[in-house]
Amino acid sequence: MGIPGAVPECFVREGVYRALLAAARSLPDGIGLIVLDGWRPWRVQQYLFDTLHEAIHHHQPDLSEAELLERTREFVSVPSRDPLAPSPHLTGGAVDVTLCDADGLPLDMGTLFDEAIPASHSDYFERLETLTPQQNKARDHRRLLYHTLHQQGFTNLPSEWWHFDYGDQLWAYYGSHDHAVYGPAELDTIENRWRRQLG
Ligand SMILES: C[C@@H](N)C(=O)N[C@H](C)C(=O)O
Ligand SMILES: [Zn+2]
Repeated sequence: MGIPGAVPECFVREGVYRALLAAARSLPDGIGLIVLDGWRPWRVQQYLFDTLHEAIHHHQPDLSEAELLERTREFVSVPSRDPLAPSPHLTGGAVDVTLCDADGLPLDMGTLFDEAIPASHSDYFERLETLTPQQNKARDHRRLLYHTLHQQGFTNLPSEWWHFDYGDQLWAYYGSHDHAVYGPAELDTIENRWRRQLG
């Protein structure tokens, strides 16, 4: 999507990979799991944050800085490499996922991935009094995604139907775990390895 610094592969922690495999294998026949995003470099997190922050400011110039920050954080975490509070995707514990049919085509989830609108809230269709047949389908797809990942120990971010965490701080918070198990991670490139080894 033209994001500077983005990596073409989806990297996640091994524990996350194993849990995703178990989730995918537990889906009904003819339904698959698509991993849209996993580990993210800090530069990408910063770009996403700045881009959404600017877009919201452009759309609603009267918002105070605090309101703007709150609106941005609803859909993009604050970029942070702080080991005590890293952005979830920087840990390799956060994943963005959706469901697909037997041909690999994404199922209708009611919004597209990364739409920064209230309809992206995971429980959006649960709160509507009446649903069209299409909305009913989208709600059922969200339920299937949520329960399949929950079953394997993931937690969901309530503002995004596609975002799930395993072992990071959002997981600790929403899953009532004592603490996170994953901190910020870097790719194991030859450059990073030599830097680590040679100080
Ligand atoms: C940008 C979106 N796909 C996402 O991952 N949002 C969460 C809140 C994040 O940035 O951690
Ligand atoms: Zn995410």
